[in-house]
Amino acid sequence: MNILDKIVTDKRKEIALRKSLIPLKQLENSVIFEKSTISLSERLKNSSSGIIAEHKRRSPSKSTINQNLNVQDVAKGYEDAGVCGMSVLTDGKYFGGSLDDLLLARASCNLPLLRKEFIIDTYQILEAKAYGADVILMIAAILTKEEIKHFSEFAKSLDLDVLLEVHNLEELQKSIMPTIDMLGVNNRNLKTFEVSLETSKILSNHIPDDFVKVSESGISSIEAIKELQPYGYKGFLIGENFMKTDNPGLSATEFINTLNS
Ligand SMILES: O=P(O)(O)OC[C@@H](O)[C@@H](O)c1c[nH]c2ccccc12
Repeated sequence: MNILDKIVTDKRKEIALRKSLIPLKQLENSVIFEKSTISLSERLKNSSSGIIAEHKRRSPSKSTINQNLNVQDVAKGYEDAGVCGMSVLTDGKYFGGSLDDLLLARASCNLPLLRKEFIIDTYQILEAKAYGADVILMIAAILTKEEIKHFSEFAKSLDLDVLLEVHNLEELQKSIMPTIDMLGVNNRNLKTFEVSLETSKILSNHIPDDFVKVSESGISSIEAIKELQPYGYKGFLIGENFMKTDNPGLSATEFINTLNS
């Protein structure tokens, strides 16, 4: 079993447990559920830098990145830096995140928030909304075309933006549908952890122009962004490069200032 299969197997058990503890109605009745959402895709269209900065304590590929930060400070720091949006990992077992991280980020900033999760059930989309997310991630590698359609329609009915992540042409081809707002190309292969910016370059001309293109993972320099912009990318998802420092907000500020100068 590859790591992605393991994560999904664990996720199914986790969702069953969560459903038994917190009924759907309780999610729908949460205070935040009624809050209007902020569109990340609209922000990216109008931004020159396009940075989406991530909160990630650890990952299966890197183990510990940073366990000493609090998510509120990180969220405020990213907002001050002028990022377009923040991604919050909510998987506990493999990434050390939680839905509480999402809630705390929501309480600390007004950025569009992406729930970074392995979504395989509509219940998780309701959770995203109830804990303050504006955007959900969907990973094509773990979903059928029918699921992508059903989940993205459901997300749109809740006014959430959808970022659909692909890693190859086959995944991309089953994901082109009008309920997807942003197409993300993950430069990291989630099965082998290999990282290459070439993945974004190769797939870019297969993505129709009406989707906002986002390049994800392994971006650690201004040069990487300048290299990807000519391929039509408007969004750049950066985690480790900021999170490995003592002050991710400050790192993001310096990064964006250099990018814009
Ligand atoms: O830390 P990086 O290499 O900058 O990557 C960030 C983000 O792209 C990565 O965390 C990610 C992209 N897609 C995912 C899906 C699940 C978990 C994590 C991810």
